[in-house]
Amino acid sequence: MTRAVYALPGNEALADDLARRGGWPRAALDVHRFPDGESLVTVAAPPAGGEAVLACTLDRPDPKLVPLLMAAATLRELGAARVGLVAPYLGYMRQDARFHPGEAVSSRIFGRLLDQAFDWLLTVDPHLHRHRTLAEAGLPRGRLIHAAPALAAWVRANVARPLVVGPDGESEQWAREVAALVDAPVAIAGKERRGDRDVRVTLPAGSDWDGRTPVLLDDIVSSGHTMAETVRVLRARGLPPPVCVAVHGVFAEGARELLRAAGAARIVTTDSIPQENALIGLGAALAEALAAIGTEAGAPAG
Ligand SMILES: O=P(O)(O)OC[C@H]1O[C@@H](O)[C@H](O)[C@@H]1O
Repeated sequence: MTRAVYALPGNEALADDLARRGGWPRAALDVHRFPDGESLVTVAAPPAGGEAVLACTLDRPDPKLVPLLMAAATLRELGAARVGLVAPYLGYMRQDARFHPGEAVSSRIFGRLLDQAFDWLLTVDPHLHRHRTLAEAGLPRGRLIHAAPALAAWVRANVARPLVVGPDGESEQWAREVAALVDAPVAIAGKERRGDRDVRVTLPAGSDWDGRTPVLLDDIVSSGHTMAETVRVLRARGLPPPVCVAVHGVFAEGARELLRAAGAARIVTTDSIPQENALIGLGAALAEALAAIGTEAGAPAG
């Protein structure tokens, strides 16, 4: 099926990279903001009867969602037989339960919205905790790739004798996978979250930590408090300044400063969200997964 790649604003590098690696043409998409805050989306015609691929990572998703849905609907009206979304970071996945009476289960609502608009979605390590699959998060046609091989390659090339530390139980899946790939010991801390910016972290006892550099491994850095608190307890235990590695660098305001003040030696993430710490490229893995979607469309993988 003929395919063209479109970028929502801010996602041009991702779209260029995917198009170049896959040999697919790039196509124009413009979002004009009116003085009243509404947007007007204009797209180049999609390949007739072909597939339009939209690139739009979904951190800070609220202002991105309306132009994204407008673009998908317009491409369909103009003749695209299929419209897919590459969103390396998928926001809203952490609110995956009604933790307090009356709260929205944002993950499912957001997932269903995207599922209605797109024939498929490709993302990287979404925060699937209580939902174990993308289907449970409302995205039965969602597909995902894992960043662990790319994270492990970075750790192997940059940290001698690492000790991989997961700051909480949720991070265990990523921490154990990376530790196995780099052949390092792993420690999983315990975390109690008391508020958006208030977490307590406790370390397990460790016997094989001597002479090792802690590499904190988590899926998301948002406020930075989970990682910062873990950095603090590791330093208090007498370990060298830790290297902080995450799949998704969301970085709410002040998060980097918090990590540096706590004693982090380095902060490194993948490029699922374009920002200054995005040193680990996922382009090759995403392009490979995208090429596979072209050959077996419709089959869920998440
Ligand atoms: O502590 P901040 O950075 O705000 O939030 C990130 C943490 O919150 C969890 O859901 C993530 O898996 C990560 O451990």
